[in-house]
Amino acid sequence: MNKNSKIYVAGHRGLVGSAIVRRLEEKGFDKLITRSHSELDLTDQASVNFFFDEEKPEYVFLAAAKVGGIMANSTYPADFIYQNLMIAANVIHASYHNGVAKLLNLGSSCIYPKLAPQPLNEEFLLSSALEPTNEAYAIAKIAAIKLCRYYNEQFSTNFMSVMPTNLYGHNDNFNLETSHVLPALIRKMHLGKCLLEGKWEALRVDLNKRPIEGVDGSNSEKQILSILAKYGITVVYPGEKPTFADSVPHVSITLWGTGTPRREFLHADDLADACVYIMQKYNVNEIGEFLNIGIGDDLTIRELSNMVGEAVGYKGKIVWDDRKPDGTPQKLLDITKLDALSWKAGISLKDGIENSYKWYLN
Ligand SMILES: NC(=O)C1=CN([C@@H]2O[C@H](COP(=O)(O)OP(=O)(O)OC[C@H]3O[C@@H](n4cnc5c(N)ncnc54)[C@H](OP(=O)(O)O)[C@@H]3O)[C@@H](O)[C@H]2O)C=CC1
Ligand SMILES: C[C@H]1O[C@H](OP(=O)(O)OP(=O)(O)OC[C@H]2O[C@@H](n3cnc4c(=O)[nH]c(N)nc43)[C@H](O)[C@@H]2O)[C@@H](O)[C@@H](O)C1=O
Repeated sequence: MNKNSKIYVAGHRGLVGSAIVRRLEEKGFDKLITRSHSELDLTDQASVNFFFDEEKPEYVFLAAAKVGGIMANSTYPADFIYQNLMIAANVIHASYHNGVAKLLNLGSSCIYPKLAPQPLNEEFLLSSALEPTNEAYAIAKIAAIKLCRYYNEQFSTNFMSVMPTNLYGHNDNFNLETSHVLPALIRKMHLGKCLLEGKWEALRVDLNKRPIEGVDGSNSEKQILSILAKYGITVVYPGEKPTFADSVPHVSITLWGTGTPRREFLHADDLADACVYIMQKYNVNEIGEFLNIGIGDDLTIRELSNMVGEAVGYKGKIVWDDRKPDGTPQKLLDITKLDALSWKAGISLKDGIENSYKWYLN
């Protein structure tokens, strides 16, 4: 891949795709091809074929997908399996049909069995049952890995697959119903902090930028508080029931599950650096069927909530709703193969959370 290569980044507006575009531009690759979802629906095969025939990209980063957290995955399984199967099948087949030199397919650590040994080695794929809350999504991701593998075997294509761990960073999804845990913690704690400190102006600015269920900064305090309560962000003012001894607002935010599952978090900018590095330096015969990309350690969701609370400055209460699913108990990736490629993550979780909160506020 050189500076004159035509490079298509599918999903360029998303958390991962936008980070890959930033990294490619930083490294001087300027013949980038991008299409938004509204410009090109990748589940539509005819449109995808027409686009590839027209643009003839030489390199493809496949970072477009229907993505969401544990609640979204368990609520809309048909959307997750159908849309991700179609995106993968259309883009991978069109890449083969148009002679794309190299494709990098983004999978996810959710492809591994629920109770596989930790850390998760690439060999553990399909070794036992998947995590039910995201089985649909995982099967679509596994199918994409196998599409790349069998096109490589039958047609000698060079289609590589990478399996990142949980990601976070700029352009993340902060929708409290469909997001992953880290952006949800940032948002819930930020809104809780505004309530605790009586900063209604800041709260209204937040809601104008990211309305919740149609409620934005122009709504009344009463309307805003009733929506926030629906998402487990509640406040009790002095004099209201239940009464508290001191005369300050009491804020609590509800988080899902027990807080005991462990997760590994990699900043999207690190992932993007790894993706561009691998695309530049390696081919599928050197990385095998797929490659884990992680940071090498994990923490409990409870510990994560403490870290985000520190970064945001949230001093209110946290309530755990164990009626909500925990999902996989742990999914720490084995990054032995990645280490052998001499790539290492550079952004610590502490620094990454701080810079993600700064981005969230700007
Ligand atoms: N976020 C995470 O924690 C992790 C993500 N990954 C993987 O990384 C990849 C990217 O995820 P992420 O960046 O987080 O997701 P995002 O939702 O942030 O970005 C996905 C992008 O794909 C686009 N897209 C979705 N459906 C279509 C479609 N039918 N046609 C065209 N474009 C479409 C979206 O556009 P629009 O929003 O307009 O629909 C969006 O720009 C995925 O393959 C995911 O599995 C892997 C591990 C962890
Ligand atoms: C990347 C990976 O991500 C997904 O799997 P996940 O890691 O289980 O997803 P998650 O980030 O949504 O949850 C992680 C943990 O956090 C807990 N949790 C607490 N409170 C909130 C909360 O407020 N929101 C969310 N989303 N989770 C919460 C939640 O209960 C769970 O125990 C796959 O769907 C799939 O997308 C995939 O590949």
